[in-house]
Amino acid sequence: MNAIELQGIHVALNGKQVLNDIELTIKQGDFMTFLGPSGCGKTTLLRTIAGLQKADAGTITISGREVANGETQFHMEPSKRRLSLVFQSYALWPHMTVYENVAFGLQVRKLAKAVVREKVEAALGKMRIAELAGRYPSELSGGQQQRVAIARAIVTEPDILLLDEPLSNLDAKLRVEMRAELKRLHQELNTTVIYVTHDQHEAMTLSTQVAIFFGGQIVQLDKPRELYKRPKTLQVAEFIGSAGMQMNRLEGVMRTDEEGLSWLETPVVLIPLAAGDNSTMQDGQEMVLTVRPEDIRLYEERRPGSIAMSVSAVFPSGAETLVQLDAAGMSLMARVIGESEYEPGSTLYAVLRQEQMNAYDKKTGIRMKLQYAAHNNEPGESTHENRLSYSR
Ligand SMILES: Nc1ncnc2c1ncn2[C@@H]1O[C@H](COP(=O)(O)OP(=O)(O)OP(=O)(O)O)[C@@H](O)[C@H]1O
Repeated sequence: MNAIELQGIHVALNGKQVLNDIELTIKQGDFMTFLGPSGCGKTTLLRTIAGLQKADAGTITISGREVANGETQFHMEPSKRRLSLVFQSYALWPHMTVYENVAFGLQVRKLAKAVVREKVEAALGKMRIAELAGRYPSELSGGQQQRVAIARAIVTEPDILLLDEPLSNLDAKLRVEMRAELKRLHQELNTTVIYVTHDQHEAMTLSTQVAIFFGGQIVQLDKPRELYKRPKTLQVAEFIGSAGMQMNRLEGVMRTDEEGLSWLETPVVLIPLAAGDNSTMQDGQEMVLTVRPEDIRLYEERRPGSIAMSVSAVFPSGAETLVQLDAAGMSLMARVIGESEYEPGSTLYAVLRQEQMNAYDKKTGIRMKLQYAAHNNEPGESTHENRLSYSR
């Protein structure tokens, strides 16, 4: 059974359309992340699922039960939806100890004292904070408070755990630590999680599925790896490519020669396309090619299909080195494993792995399906295939 189904969800706030026709299915056990820039509607959708916000149109089904229906104005109250919500601010009761904070949700359900104790101890154990039971929130660090907030959310054994930017108030070290904790917790509990963030790294490392939001709509729903490798639009590619996950962008034009062969032409490289394919593209069509730094191979000697580039800067960072290269006024960033001896000013030969590149129509930003004439530019491959791709 699906954990959550959203159909045709529309929400307007103060006359402004904030969510627009959201369709989404979340499977039981998924770690679903809502990712997108600030103000794109992630929190509003989370609040709508939780029942804190009414949908103007559409239906929400949780574990097979309809909990909201815009048409019939049905709106099940949040406490009956069998879900728990953890906010960015931990919202702990300051006058209660950790134990009392976590126990509160069970006590209002009038569970027997012994049962409450057993459940609270189990939740504190899962969050590895059993020894903090007697402390007050003011005596805890930010990370510890967040653990208490999550313990309070899981103690009621909800079907679904909703987390709204839960790590954003923590410092970088704690964030990494809590990220690992959340991953462990998800695997241990096998609860369905919906997680809101605008941090790409968090989304990539935690999720089984990611929904990318822009302007109140979901523009791509995918596994993290697919999202990283095949962004559907230039906007998604650029969003995923920001924040340290660099992505190279090459502007180009589609060309067809007298023999009917097609090419993508950029200032630094010509990429041959298989004849008969790419029929939707036209001669002169403006394209944007994207390639990740790790999909650029560097050699000290010319190779078939390589581009001669000069090293403009080298950024060592321990496990890897980023090498910035220039040719014909275009700059590319390549990533090499480990340390490198490359010197600024020297010439290197870059091979772009074509099968890992994406091409977008510059006007619409939509990804184009390309079939490359030379599919493999790996070193050591047949020069016959590679000879088609060359630097200018
Ligand atoms: N009560 C409200 N009245 C009017 N507009 C609102 C209200 N709450 C939110 N909005 C607007 O709705 C849009 C979506 O807000 P929402 O908080 O869902 O975005 P978000 O993607 O979660 O952003 P963030 O990452 O900054 O939290 C924003 O443009 C916001 O200004």
